Amino acid sequence: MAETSNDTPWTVMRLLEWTTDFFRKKGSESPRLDAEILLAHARGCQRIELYTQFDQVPEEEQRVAFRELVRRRGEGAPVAQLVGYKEFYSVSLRVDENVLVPRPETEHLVIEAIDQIKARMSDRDAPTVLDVGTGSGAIAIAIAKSLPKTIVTAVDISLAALDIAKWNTENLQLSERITLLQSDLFDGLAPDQTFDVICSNPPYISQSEYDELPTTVREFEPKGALLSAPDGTEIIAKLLNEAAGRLNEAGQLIIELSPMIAGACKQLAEQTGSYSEIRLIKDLAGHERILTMQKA
Ligand SMILES: C[S@@+](CC[C@H](N)C(=O)[O-])C[C@H]1O[C@@H](n2cnc3c(N)ncnc32)[C@H](O)[C@@H]1O
Repeated sequence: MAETSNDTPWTVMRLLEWTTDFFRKKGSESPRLDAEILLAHARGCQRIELYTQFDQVPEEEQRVAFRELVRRRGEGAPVAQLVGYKEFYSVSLRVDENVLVPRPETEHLVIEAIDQIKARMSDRDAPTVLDVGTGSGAIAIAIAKSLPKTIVTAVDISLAALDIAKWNTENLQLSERITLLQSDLFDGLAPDQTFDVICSNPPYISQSEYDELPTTVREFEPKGALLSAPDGTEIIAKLLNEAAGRLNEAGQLIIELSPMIAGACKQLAEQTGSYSEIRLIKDLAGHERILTMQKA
């Protein structure tokens, strides 16, 4: 997109082709998609609309904005942070540098939670759900939106993350059904508060895995959302030990984890002696991604 090139106009098509190539060389896993999302953002249109605009030449103001976005993406900034939102489970969530960008893998956890609530709790007036480490509010919001009878509590240790979760719950008119609370795991809850379902996508990256993460994750997403040092299992172990005391009878615990530690975490769950029906569930790529169990 250098301004020194020949007289060929910088149409939408040409901008997309140049930028896709640039992002590919920079190591993006989705160079064309990144280019389209950023150009649509700079033009203030939907991505799909670009397909009817290939021959148009964006105004100078739009090209300046696009160039800046491309520069920052080239330095590793996640696309979701650059445009300020991420689609997750059919909702658009605000994100910034204080929250993990919600991942497609986490939609599996949401699906599992919804399935379990529908299958086991259809007789309840208002099933109670706790989301531990809510970040942007992704899991809490997806469940509350899909199951209007649920009453959801969402906690996070990070106040900055809770600010984003608050914005998202208000924006989606869910603040009356989702209570947000700063808490180190369960410490901030009332001593006698228990739930039918506890969900969590906790930090589970080991120190060695963290050191190998791509720049776009390591330098731009919050370390406290990713790292559980040294082994990746530490926070999950604590969660497993404490969650049983926070579950109602036959309550369900559903945890997202890395396939690298799936076996170890299943063993930890078994060792607590507090759970039955301990199962690992694979994601679409065939990786063990979700650990689920019932309070014994
Ligand atoms: C992997 S992110 C998940 C965010 C969001 N639930 C999602 O799936 O997109 C983990 C979150 O847990 C929070 N967290 C880390 N340690 C915690 C703790 N001890 N207690 C509560 N939350 C914690 C982080 O601040 C971060 O928001």
